[in-house]
This record gives sequence, structure tokens and C-alpha cells, in this order.
Amino acid sequence: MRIVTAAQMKQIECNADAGGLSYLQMMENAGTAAYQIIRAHKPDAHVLAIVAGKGNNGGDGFVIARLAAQDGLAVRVVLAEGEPVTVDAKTNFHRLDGLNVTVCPIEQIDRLTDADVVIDALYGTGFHGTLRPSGAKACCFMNESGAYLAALDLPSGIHADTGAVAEGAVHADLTVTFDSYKPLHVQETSKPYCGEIVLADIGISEECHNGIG
Ligand SMILES: NC(=O)C1=CN([C@@H]2O[C@H](COP(=O)(O)OP(=O)(O)OC[C@H]3O[C@@H](n4cnc5c(N)ncnc54)[C@H](O)[C@@H]3O)[C@@H](O)[C@H]2O)[C@@H](O)CC1
Ligand SMILES: [K+]
Repeated sequence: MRIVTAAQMKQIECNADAGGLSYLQMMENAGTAAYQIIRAHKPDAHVLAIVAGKGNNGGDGFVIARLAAQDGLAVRVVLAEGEPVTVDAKTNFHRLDGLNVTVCPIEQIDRLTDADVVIDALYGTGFHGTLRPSGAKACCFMNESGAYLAALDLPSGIHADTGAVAEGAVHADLTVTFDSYKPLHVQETSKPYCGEIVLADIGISEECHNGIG
């Protein structure tokens, strides 16, 4: 079982990129793998709500939104902190143009209703500190949705390296993590927030991990 810190994961991704697997392709692989795992867990789901932050965790969520829409599911993307800011997340956000996906800012809803599955694409390894009001509201909507709650990489509101759980953090049924486990997946404080943990291969070769983890 390989466990790496957020900084080590960045180095592994950097090695993979240098070896010809682009960051955009890693995001595509992460979203695709997570989508397949979530579908295998909830094959009867028809309505998907994806709560997206503005970083790359949100980008993984946009990949899932596209794949689900192409499969004919009803897909709603909720932007918790406005439009994405990272290059690859922006690319995947714009790939939703013309697809049957409803995109709405969180300010326009007062709760998450009617979804069979809610996907937490708010924060991944980039999160630290406490939840600010917008993040806290998004986590609260997810936790109170009553839907099956699947977190991408880790439940939002948890520090990947220390396992510190911010007040109001997401309490997931399933966590799909990418390439390697992170310390929070095994720490006593944070593990219970992950639900079932599934490790997804995102195409990074073994040699990219040499000397790490
Ligand atoms: N090549 C890559 O970089 C890949 C990244 N992947 C995904 O990208 C994630 C990491 O993405 P990012 O580094 O963009 O960051 P995140 O998407 O985890 O976080 C989003 C933003 O939240 C901000 N933030 C941190 N603490 C906050 C707080 N308390 N309140 C509000 N905002 C806060 C951070 O500055 C960051 O910009 C991974 O967990 C994984 O899901 C995957 O797509 C695989 C490939
Ligand atoms: K997440």
C-alpha cells in the first residue's frame, strides 16, 4: 500500500508529465476511473449532482459530468466557488458546452435535492485550514442531500497530509483516490469520513514513483 503526501503526489505527477503523460490526460484518466467506479457502485443512478470547486479536483468532476451526460444521465453541476481557475479544469469545464448538463452557481439553490448520487469535487489535496463560508455551505448541502455521496480523491475539508478534519467537512459513502493513498485515508481522525476507499489507476507508470512513498 503506497501512501504519499500531497507534495510527493505533485512530484509523481510532474514525473509522469515529463514522461509524456500530460496533466490534462491524468485528469481525464482520474475522472474516467472515478466515473466507472461510482457507476459500478450505483448502477441504477439516473440523476447526478456534481459540486465543483475551482481547482483541479473540480476538473475531475467536470470530466465525470461530461461522461455521465454522454451516457444519458441527468447531470447538474453546482459551482461552489465560481468558475474554474486552473488550466485543465477550465478546459474540462468548457467541454461541457453543448452537452445536456445544467450548470448553476451555488447561490441559486438552497439545498441539493433529487440527486441519486452527489459527487464531491470541491477540494482535493489542495485544501488546508478551515472551511470558509462558501465551502462550508457546499459541504453542508452535500452532507444533507440524503444521496449516495462519493468524494473525489478525498472528502472536502480534510487536510491530505495531516488528516485534520475541518468543522463541516464532507462525510462520504465512497472515496475514489488517485494513483496512491494519501495519509488522511489511513489516519484515525479522517478515515471514518472517507467511507469505502477505492484506489484508481490514472495511468502513471511505476518508474514515476521511484524513491517516493
Ligand atoms: N495532474 C494533476 O495535478 C492532477 C490533479 N488531480 C486532482 O487535483 C486535485 C488537486 O487540485 P488542486 O491542487 O488544483 O487543488 P484542489 O482542487 O484540491 O483545491 C482547490 C483550491 O482550493 C484552495 N483552498 C485551499 N484551502 C482552502 C480553504 N480552506 N478554503 C477555500 N479554498 C481553499 C486551494 O488554494 C486550491 O486552489 C487532486 O486532489 C486531484 O483530485 C487529478 O486530476 C489528477 C491529476
Ligand atoms: K473532494
